[in-house]
Amino acid sequence: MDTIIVKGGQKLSGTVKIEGSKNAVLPIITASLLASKNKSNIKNVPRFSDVGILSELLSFIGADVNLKENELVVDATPKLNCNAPFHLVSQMRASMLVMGPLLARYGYCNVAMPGGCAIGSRPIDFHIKGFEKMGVQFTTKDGSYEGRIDGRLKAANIYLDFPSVGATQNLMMGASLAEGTTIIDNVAKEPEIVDLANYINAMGGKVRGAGTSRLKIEGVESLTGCEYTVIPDRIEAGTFMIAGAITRSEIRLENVMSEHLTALISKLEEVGIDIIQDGNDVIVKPMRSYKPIKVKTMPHPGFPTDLQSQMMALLTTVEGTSTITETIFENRFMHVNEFNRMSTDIEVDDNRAVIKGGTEMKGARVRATDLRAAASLILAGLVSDGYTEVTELKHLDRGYVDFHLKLRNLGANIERTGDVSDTTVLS
Ligand SMILES: CC(=O)N[C@H]1[C@@H](OP(=O)(O)OP(=O)(O)OC[C@H]2O[C@@H](n3ccc(=O)[nH]c3=O)[C@H](O)[C@@H]2O)O[C@H](CO)[C@@H](O)[C@@H]1O
Ligand SMILES: C=C(OP(=O)(O)O)C(=O)O
Repeated sequence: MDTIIVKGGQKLSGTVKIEGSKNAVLPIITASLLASKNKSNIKNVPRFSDVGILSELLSFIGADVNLKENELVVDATPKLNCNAPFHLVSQMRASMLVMGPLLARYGYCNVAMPGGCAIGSRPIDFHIKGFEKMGVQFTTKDGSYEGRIDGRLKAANIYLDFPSVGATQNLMMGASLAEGTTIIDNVAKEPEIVDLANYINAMGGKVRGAGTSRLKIEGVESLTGCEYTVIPDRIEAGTFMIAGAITRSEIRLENVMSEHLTALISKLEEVGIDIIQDGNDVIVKPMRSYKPIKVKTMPHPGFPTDLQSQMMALLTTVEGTSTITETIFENRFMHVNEFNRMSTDIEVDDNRAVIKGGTEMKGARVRATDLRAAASLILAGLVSDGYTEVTELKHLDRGYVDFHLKLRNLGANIERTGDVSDTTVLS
């Protein structure tokens, strides 16, 4: 079993380069299925395991997919089979985003139910209701959603009960080839929504209003594959900002769009860390003695749930009482038990965690409970006494490339066992 072992106590310095965004590239890859003419050439593609699984799904569906270094070429012009089976969909939620493109191009899809996962039940009722408004009839059979419509999807006025990122993306993709103009209200405003809209527009689509609460999508007859560069990963950037902050170290991050991270930057400043913009780079500069704060996760531009556990790692090192309220997912505090194995003092009451910080953390054997928890436990290990061993690294690999190597380049005392290219023994 792969394990990351960290010996705490090392300061960091130097520069780390941020990858392309996982949450932008996944919908963009599925949107490449919309192109009935030409290949799509997607650049700045991070080599996360999720990208590999989604590429496998697209191949299964009948597209020609070729990933070389950080460039993914998708040819979706051959006839697609419209089936997304459980063994692929169950490995990652974003894979059910093939629903919109398949319904839009073929009026049919058979997509396995993604099911719940560790952080919450994560239903897809908003996606289904939206497509039903566009004329699709669904049946559920053998654990799959089978959707059908005669002819093209029909434009509709849709309201989302919650600004769901995935529902906004799925419906936006469907509407881009629908008959007429679709309005979707209370949509998600995340930067990854804007990136998807830009990509669809680069293919010849007519999506307006991305980044606001209302999308207006004029359906076009067909879309054409094009070249597109994915935005940098704001969550990886945020994770490394917190790596600098937690170790009280000045580090530089390359390839960051700090305008995507205003909530985190504001909260880091409140704690006592300056984030300085330098072109496309940012410098993380711990300034003062740190202060405890209150954090509440919210849809963008609020504080992102995907940085909640990393922020918790930082706040365990800040003397005084901090609180974190999680409002997006109903079960996203599983990392608390793992942190507490490292002698932190965190109590959870419903969706609120109370962190009594500043006590000495001790290295321990801990289990990554989800993707961001994996990164957070490693961050905590950087400042704990002795050795921290983090297992279940399949979660980490979904959304970070060479996380331990990037930290080691910054000076961390860290290794990954089970990795043949990395046999250093910590001393
Ligand atoms: C691949 C990707 O981009 N994943 C991100 C995406 O996930 P994802 O798109 O799954 O997240 P959503 O925004 O859809 O989910 C937010 C909340 O809405 C609920 N909901 C959602 C859809 C639905 O039909 N019904 C429903 O009740 C979910 O259970 C959850 O409680 O946004 C999340 C919230 O920022 C991030 O944490 C994930 O990293
Ligand atoms: C929850 C996340 O991703 P996903 O929606 O792919 O599970 C995440 O990136 O932290």
